[in-house]
Amino acid sequence: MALKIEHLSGGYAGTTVIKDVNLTIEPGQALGLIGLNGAGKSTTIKHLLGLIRMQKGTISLNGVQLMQNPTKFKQMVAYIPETPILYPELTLKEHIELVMLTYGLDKEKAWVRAHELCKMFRLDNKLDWLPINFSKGMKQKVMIVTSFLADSDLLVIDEPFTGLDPLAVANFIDLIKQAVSQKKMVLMTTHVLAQAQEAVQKFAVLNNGTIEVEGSLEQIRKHYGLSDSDSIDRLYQILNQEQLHHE
Ligand SMILES: Nc1ncnc2c1ncn2[C@@H]1O[C@H](COP(=O)(O)OP(=O)(O)OP(=O)(O)O)[C@@H](O)[C@H]1O
Repeated sequence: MALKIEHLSGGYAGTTVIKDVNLTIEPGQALGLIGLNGAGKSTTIKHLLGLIRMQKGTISLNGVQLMQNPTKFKQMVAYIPETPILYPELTLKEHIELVMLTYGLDKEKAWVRAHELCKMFRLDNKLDWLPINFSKGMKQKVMIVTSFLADSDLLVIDEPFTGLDPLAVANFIDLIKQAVSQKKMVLMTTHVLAQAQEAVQKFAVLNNGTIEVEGSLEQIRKHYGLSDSDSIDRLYQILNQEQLHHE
């Protein structure tokens, strides 16, 4: 039982962006994938979701290989994209019902959870609203509510904190922690390391398409020679210098 990305190479027609990426997430573990803009974080996620074709390697979740059984694999995954993807003609209530149908959830139990989640994000009186009426942050909250409702084994989250108010960020972090305590797996990409650290035990630094180092934020600090008084965001300056040196 784990997510295993092994020797993954891939990218877009004719170009290799990701090179020999290896990552494992055990049940009850959240991994933060970090790196400069363009390092390949979203590309890794696109591979994980089966949206683009890998060039080499394997991805398996709980023993199910993505390439061999994509339907079964995807049933175990929920995804929160950086930019919310909602159906313009469906209300919040209908989005919730769609998730129940897609993931084969028990409607009665799922509605109890859905109300809980909607209340947490102050959406409980907006069940009949259409996406056009929601602000950017509200749309993001709808994605969070529907993804956590799915109760999947693996939660993939791209830049979770964009556009959320501090209250919603705190609730989101609590939900991730709760999922981890329930032995779920979480993969999140983020630039907001201080906040991510509250929910994530392990980070992996993606640099130029390869994993440069993996470990706790402390171990990553050490790897890049950061002192205790350095802000963790200095990591990005170091990665940038490395990249300039590389080019
Ligand atoms: N659809 C695409 N077609 C071709 N190249 C792409 C495409 N999307 C991304 N790339 C390239 O792949 C590389 C990695 O991009 P990716 O979006 O994975 O980076 P990222 O780490 O997620 O960056 P950010 O922090 O900005 O979201 C970049 O060089 C980018 O130009």
